[in-house]
Amino acid sequence: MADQREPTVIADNAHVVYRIYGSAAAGSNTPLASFKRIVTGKKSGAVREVHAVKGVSFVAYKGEAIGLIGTNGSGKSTLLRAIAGLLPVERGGGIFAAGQPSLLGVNAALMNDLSGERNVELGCLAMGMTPAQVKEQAPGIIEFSGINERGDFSSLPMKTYSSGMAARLRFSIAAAKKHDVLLIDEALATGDAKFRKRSEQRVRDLRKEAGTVFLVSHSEQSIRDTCERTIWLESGVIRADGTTDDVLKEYETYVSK
Ligand SMILES: Nc1ncnc2c1ncn2[C@@H]1O[C@H](COP(=O)(O)OP(=O)(O)OP(=O)(O)O)[C@@H](O)[C@H]1O
Repeated sequence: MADQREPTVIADNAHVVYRIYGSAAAGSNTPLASFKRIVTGKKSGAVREVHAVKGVSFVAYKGEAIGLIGTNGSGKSTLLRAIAGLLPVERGGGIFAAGQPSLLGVNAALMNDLSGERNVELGCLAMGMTPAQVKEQAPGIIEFSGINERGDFSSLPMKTYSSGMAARLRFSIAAAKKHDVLLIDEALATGDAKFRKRSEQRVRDLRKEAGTVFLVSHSEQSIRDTCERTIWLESGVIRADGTTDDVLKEYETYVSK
C-alpha cells in the first residue's frame, strides 16, 4: 500500500559548513588590517571551516513530533537553523519544507525596551496575524506565559524580566499560532517545572493540529514525553532514526561508555 502520510520536511544529503574568515593570522583582525582589506579588496587569507552537518537525510511527516538528540556540538542547533532556512545548505543536497518553518525564539525577536504586552502584539503581527486576531489572542498568550503570576509584569518593559520569564513569553507567542513546522531548541528546558508541563502540553496540542514539531533537548524526559520519533546526531551525522524508546536506549549505551 502506498504511504498516505504527508511529508512536511525532506532533508536530502544536507551538509552545512560554517566559514570563519580571517580567523588565523595574528594581527589580521585589527582595524588597520580590516581597513587595508576594504581598500585593496583583498579577502583575508585564512578561512576556517567547520563542517557541522554532514550528509543528513530524513523525511518528516505531518503530525509527527521528532526529538533531536546528541552530545554537545553534534550539530542539532545547526540542523534546526538549516531547516528554518536561516543557514544555507551546501551544493549537492537540500532541505525542503512545507510552508515556513518557525524556529522558536528567533522568529519572535523581542524588544527589551517595550512592555511584554507590546511585544506580544508585535510578535503576533510578525507571525502574520491580523490586528483583530492579535486583540483576541493577546490575553491568552500573557496568561499562558504566566508572567503576571507575581504582579502586573506584562505592562513593564521586557528588560525587567528574568531570562526564564522572557523565554516563557517567547514560547507563548510562538506557540499561539498554528505552525506547519515548529522548531523548538531547548525552549522547554527554560522556565520552571509548572511552565514546562504547560508547554509540553502545548507541543502535544500543536502536533494534534497536524503540524510537525522538532524538539532539540538534552532532557530525555522532555523527549520521551513529547516525541514518539527521535533522530540522534553525532559529529553531524545521523547515528540513529527511529522510535524514541529504541534511539534513547542506543544513545544511553553510547554516552555511558
Ligand atoms: N556560528 C558558528 N560559527 C562557526 N562554528 C559554529 C557556529 N555555530 C556552531 N558551530 C560549530 O558547529 C558544530 C555544531 O554546533 P551546534 O551548535 O549545531 O551543536 P549542538 O548539537 O546544538 O550543541 P549543544 O548540544 O552544545 O547545543 C560545533 O562544532 C560548533 O562549534
